[in-house]
Amino acid sequence: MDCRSDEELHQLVQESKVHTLEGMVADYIPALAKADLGSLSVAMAFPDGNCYSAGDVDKKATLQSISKVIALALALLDNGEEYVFQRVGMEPTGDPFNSIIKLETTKPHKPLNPMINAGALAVTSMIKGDSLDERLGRLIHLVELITGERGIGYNEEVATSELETADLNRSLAYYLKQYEVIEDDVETVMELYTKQCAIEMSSIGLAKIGLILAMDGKDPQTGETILPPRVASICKTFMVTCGMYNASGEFAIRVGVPAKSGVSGGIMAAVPYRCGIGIFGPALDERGNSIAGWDLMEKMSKKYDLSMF
Ligand SMILES: NC(=O)CC[C@H](N)C(=O)O
Repeated sequence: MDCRSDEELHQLVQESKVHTLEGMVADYIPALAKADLGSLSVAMAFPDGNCYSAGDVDKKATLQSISKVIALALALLDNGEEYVFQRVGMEPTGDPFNSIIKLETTKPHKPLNPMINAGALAVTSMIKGDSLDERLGRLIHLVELITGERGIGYNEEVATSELETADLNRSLAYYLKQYEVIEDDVETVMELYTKQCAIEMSSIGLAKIGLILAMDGKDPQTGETILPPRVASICKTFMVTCGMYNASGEFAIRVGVPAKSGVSGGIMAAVPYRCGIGIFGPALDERGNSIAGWDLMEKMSKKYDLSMF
């Protein structure tokens, strides 16, 4: 049985909320440290147009790593599969999302997948446009098409805070430039990437992204193809194998749906042909996933029998 009311989700949020106390907000991006540790929200969007939600759903938060999925979709549309996968691999790493180690030990020196920071920086550098503003504008426009929301923007404070402190990501980008995986100017890539990560929305927006991916790129309300099915399929596959960082295997066993997390505490999940799920809960576990969000996903998976495995 699918969820049929906000009240059902409210119950689950109340149960999972206790776990926020066991987590920590991300503070390596100083502006993210201001997030409310105890906050938790969830939304479920269904193909019939129903959307149920609970918790602090009006609060917006930044996408962070969830943006990597949309950037990948746009890079695939702009350049085609062959070009993208010549420069970025398809394998999980088992390492933290910002690790540099496999860049050196893997030959050729290309990032193992587009969901780790190294791979995402390479993918962002492939987004086409004549200026940084045009490239960011194209990405935001795609986010608007997918969520069906107008007026999507990015949080300038979070973007600037990350740009000023992102020396680890900067070093990944320079490493990739050395090996010609990135052709762009590194500072341009950094600026585009940090703005991309700072795109803001509510958990309802996240659920709508999940729904479009769940429906193979088609808007179930209008019948419009927003992403080609192949692009949606590649995105969902990476979400299963690498979407929850180095906890993706455990998440597949415990929850069993394609999902992508971000250090703002977001989780965006696509349950094939059933629904999209969006969660924001900024308290993170040691691997960088929303601690209460993960618990909530486990509870929802059991209650609504969501696992695809
Ligand atoms: N895991 C994440 O959400 C990482 C995104 C963040 N902007 C970073 O690059 O560090």
